Amino acid sequence: MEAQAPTDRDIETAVEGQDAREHESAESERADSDGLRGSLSAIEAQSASQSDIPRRIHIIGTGSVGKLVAHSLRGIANPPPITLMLHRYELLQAWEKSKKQITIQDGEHKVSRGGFDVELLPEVRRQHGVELQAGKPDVYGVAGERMRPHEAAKLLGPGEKAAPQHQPVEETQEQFAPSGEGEEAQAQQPIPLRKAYYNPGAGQGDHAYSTEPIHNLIVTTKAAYTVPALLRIRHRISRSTTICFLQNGMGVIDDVNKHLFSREEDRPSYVQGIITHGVNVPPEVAKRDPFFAVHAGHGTIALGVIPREHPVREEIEDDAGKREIWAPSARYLLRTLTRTPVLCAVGFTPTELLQQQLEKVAVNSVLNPLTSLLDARNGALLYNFALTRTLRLLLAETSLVIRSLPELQSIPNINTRFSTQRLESLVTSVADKTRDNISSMLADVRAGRKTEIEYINGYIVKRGEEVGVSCVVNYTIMQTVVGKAMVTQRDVRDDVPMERP
Ligand SMILES: CC(C)(CO)[C@@H](O)C(=O)[O-]
Repeated sequence: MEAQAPTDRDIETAVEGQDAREHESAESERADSDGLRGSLSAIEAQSASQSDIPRRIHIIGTGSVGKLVAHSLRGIANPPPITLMLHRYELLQAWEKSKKQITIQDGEHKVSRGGFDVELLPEVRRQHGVELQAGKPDVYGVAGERMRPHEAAKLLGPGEKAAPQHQPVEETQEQFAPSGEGEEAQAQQPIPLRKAYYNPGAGQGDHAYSTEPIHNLIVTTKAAYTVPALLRIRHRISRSTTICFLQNGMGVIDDVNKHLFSREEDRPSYVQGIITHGVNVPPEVAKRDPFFAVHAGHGTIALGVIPREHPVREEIEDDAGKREIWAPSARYLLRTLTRTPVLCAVGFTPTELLQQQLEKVAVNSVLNPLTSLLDARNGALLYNFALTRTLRLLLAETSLVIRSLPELQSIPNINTRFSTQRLESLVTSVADKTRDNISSMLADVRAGRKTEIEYINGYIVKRGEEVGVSCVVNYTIMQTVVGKAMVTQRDVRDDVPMERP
């Protein structure tokens, strides 16, 4: 299934020919499909080649999954143009200094691929739920001794629904006016700027900021960082954009809707993915080459388009009745991911995908927190009766919540598929297959990063509240992991880095 390793010459040729091919292939596909599309049935139209949409795919999150997806997409025939969205200036610097390639190691083989574009995300400052406008002081600076930070936040910003901080720079930008001048004087003296974004980090890598609209976006950040990451590019996302989420946990789309797209009719389309590939970055290599990852376990990606109430294009009606057509960008993303052999991506109906997500959340709700709290590999949960008792208590609660969910009530076999016994056998089988792995949550805890616990056990607790099941075991486990993460965060912060002799 692995793509052939290209030579250096292949890579150079790929980069040179990228723009020309992008244009040519779009033109020829357009000619082919325009003629055909009219004669297709509804179901054929969903999967037919689509050419009237931009092919560029943006990837936000350059962790191990982001690198694997970007690398795999550049390995297919007629690859789409890919933009890596870097969240830190240091990462941009590292990219500029590097060979501008992503390297994936699979067994003994290392394959490097180039031809990527990069962008630096504009910085968005968010304090106490308020997005701070560029040039505005900080909540803590204003609060001082006489005011509490959340009171200062009210003075400084319009609150949760703040306008995007990084307005596209047109002709003028107040922040660049010499200090000491009043607003009027500034308005009379426009200061021309090139098409970039002003950001408080001023000047650093600003050539890498972009204002271009984003049509196809793949999000591979950790669940907990999704809203802050998307806030930085909110102004480039529209109704015709499709966002594909490839993350652990559930409930992220609810958060994105709440914080970024509260009006249904303004929302982009969403594709939800469940990824089972094992990818990691050995800590000793992470600093030396941030664009390297090891594809340790070959898995799959299950994908499903989330139905929307306001379809991007008109619904169609045929012999089989009325049905929604996916947004062109959703169809394009799905087609592109599923034609990438290394990813083994397959499309599912929303109902099937939901059930697969719930199974994964149930498995993760045991493996992730227990391995984090025990600081042990996944296999440690096997053949240990004390831990089996704990996991049974957790799963009994989770099973009850899932079986009570209103969206599953019309689906047959739910009680068997999500029984405590079946969930336990899933957990045991995953723990066995991945017995030598360090779970993603344990890796986060050890590194002093925020964990995804609120989107795993936290999701079960939240859904439990909705259906009247009080999830005390999940809640306790969640709070203990949050506490454990805080303890290690403090240790990491206070750590004095020392070179080993
Ligand atoms: C299944 C799993 C726990 C295996 O390590 C994985 O989903 C993870 O690490 O989060």
